[in-house]
Amino acid sequence: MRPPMLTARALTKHFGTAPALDGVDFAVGPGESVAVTGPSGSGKSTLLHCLAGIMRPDSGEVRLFDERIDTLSERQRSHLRRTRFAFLFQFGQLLPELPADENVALPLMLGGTPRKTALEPARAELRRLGLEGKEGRRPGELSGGEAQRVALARALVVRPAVVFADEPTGALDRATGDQVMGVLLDTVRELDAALVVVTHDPRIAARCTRTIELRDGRVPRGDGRLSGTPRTGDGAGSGSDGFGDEPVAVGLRAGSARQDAIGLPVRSGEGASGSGSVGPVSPGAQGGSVTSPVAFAAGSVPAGPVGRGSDAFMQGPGADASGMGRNGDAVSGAPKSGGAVRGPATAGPDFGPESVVEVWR
Ligand SMILES: Nc1ncnc2c1ncn2[C@@H]1O[C@H](COP(=O)(O)OP(=O)(O)OP(=O)(O)O)[C@@H](O)[C@H]1O
Repeated sequence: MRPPMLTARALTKHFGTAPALDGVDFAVGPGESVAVTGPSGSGKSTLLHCLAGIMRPDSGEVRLFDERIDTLSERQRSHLRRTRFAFLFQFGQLLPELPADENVALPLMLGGTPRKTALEPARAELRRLGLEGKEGRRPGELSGGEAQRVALARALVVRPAVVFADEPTGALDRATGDQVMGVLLDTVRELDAALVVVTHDPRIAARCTRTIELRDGRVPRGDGRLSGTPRTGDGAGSGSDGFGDEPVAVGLRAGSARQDAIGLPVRSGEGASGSGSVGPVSPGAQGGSVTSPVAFAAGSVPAGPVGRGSDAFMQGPGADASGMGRNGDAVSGAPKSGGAVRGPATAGPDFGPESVVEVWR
């Protein structure tokens, strides 16, 4: 039996008096894909945030392999998210001002890889996902399916241990969604990574190795332990060894889309509904600097009010204050195709040098 990669034990999280998570255990192993389902408000997002190191649980623990991650500092968790985790949302994760290859290379550049070096694996990943020839296109010049494959390439380029996906095909037509999901499942297996996918689509759940249903922060059966149902779909097989009978919980959703997607730090105001402003990004400037799209800004934790779906993740800076704005992110700047990408100087106290990134061409 292979040891699980990501585990959680007895997670609880309260917002006020009501428990959003009420004693949740979780385990997901290499090559395994777990669908997390459940009604609105059942705790899926909260669980995701705790598993992904975005939010600290009130009690319980989360481990990646043997390492306890819920007790890491904000900066350590940010680094972890950027290097070991990947996030895929329904939409809103690509930076509209950057071409596809730079969007994909971004996590590597944020990790310190020079742009030219980072573009090589980024372009290779795009080719692998059937996007050869589209490297120079910006998100607005791509179809929905293509854009989602770019987002997938960006998620995978860091070779993550765990991919968190929140309704990753929710904005796509059925055929395109099936294709994207197939690529996602295949890649997770190839990488021997783990996939946690929140979905309301039973077809997607059926393709995962197992499905978890949350209700009121718990799994209906069992004393707060989430039990997975092994599947025989696409995701079955490679990851099912050793986990079929174990309690499993999974969560998901993504908080503040883009900064989470590339593992930027989030403030400790977990779950705050965020009141920051999202300023419009003035389009058109060439060769100037981008003062940070949210992705670089790293605002407070996503999320908000639970119950909000992936539609909270907006397409672009300033797209809709109801999305990014509630994360407390300030967005300003100008698109470019050259120049600097610079993070904000306004980050909270937990932001150090890694929240300020400059990528010079
Ligand atoms: N920041 C917050 N402040 C107050 N309550 C919160 C906050 N975040 C979550 N909650 C509450 O915690 C519970 C679980 O929310 P969560 O977002 O995890 O559910 P969900 O299953 O993801 O819902 P949905 O499918 O609608 O997105 C809900 O009752 C929600 O109202």
